[in-house]
Amino acid sequence: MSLVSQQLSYGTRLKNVSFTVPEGQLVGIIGANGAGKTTLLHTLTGQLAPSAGSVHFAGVDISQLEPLQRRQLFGFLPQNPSAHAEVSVAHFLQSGLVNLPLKVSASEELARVVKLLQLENYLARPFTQLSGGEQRRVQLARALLGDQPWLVCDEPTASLDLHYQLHVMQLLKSLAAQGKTITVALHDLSLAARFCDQLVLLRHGALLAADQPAAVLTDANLAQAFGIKARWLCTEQGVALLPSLLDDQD
Ligand SMILES: Nc1ncnc2c1ncn2[C@@H]1O[C@H](COP(=O)(O)OP(=O)(O)OP(=O)(O)O)[C@@H](O)[C@H]1O
Repeated sequence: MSLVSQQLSYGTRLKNVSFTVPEGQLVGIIGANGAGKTTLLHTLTGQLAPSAGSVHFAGVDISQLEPLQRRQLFGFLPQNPSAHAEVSVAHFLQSGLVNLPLKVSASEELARVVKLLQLENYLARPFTQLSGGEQRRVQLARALLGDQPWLVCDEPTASLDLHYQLHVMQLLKSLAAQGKTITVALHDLSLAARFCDQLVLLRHGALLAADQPAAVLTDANLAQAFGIKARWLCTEQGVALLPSLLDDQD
């Protein structure tokens, strides 16, 4: 099984983006603001109809799937989910179970995602009264309901503190190791370098590079895509990037 994007375009916002993701990989979509990360995730998943090209998951053309079939193929965490009414976290999660064929009972599935995102103490609280980071964890838990083979997340670590940034990235990495294919838009290049198997780097809607992190985060690509230079910290825990603006003298 693999995710294959061939010559994928969406108007002028995405231009001939092609890459392949083997099953069970955590793939980071990176690029500057406006580079096309969200557009790519929406086009990959069939939420935007491409103006050219195609996307295949496990050999199936995404454009041929009915909405219900797509729902059963992937979980999706949007960048800016719409505001929710004053429902409890438990109710909000339960509403995410609609149209999902479950391998276990609904209550077991809810308990699984609650445990994964450590939400046990939030279930009775109104969703809208949670902090931004708490809401993000609940939204990710909802995207994980159904345990579909493909998970698509638009900036899952946005609003999260350092503890939960690492918790979420480790969780995504472990889910990928269990066989889930995961595509995730990220701004934090240190997290992307440390946790992702592959990176897809976009610039002005076009593909600049798609490869393992060390091959993508080169000096030339960082300068071209982000207007930055970087020094690298390499430790036993992994790598981290110390960025500075191109014209800084440090
Ligand atoms: N609904 C829209 N109509 C027209 N242009 C849009 C629309 N949404 C986004 N764009 C434009 O498409 C381009 C890509 O936007 P996109 O949201 O995919 O970028 P992104 O890489 O996800 O950015 P960010 O890091 O800021 O979230 C941008 O130039 C943006 O202004």
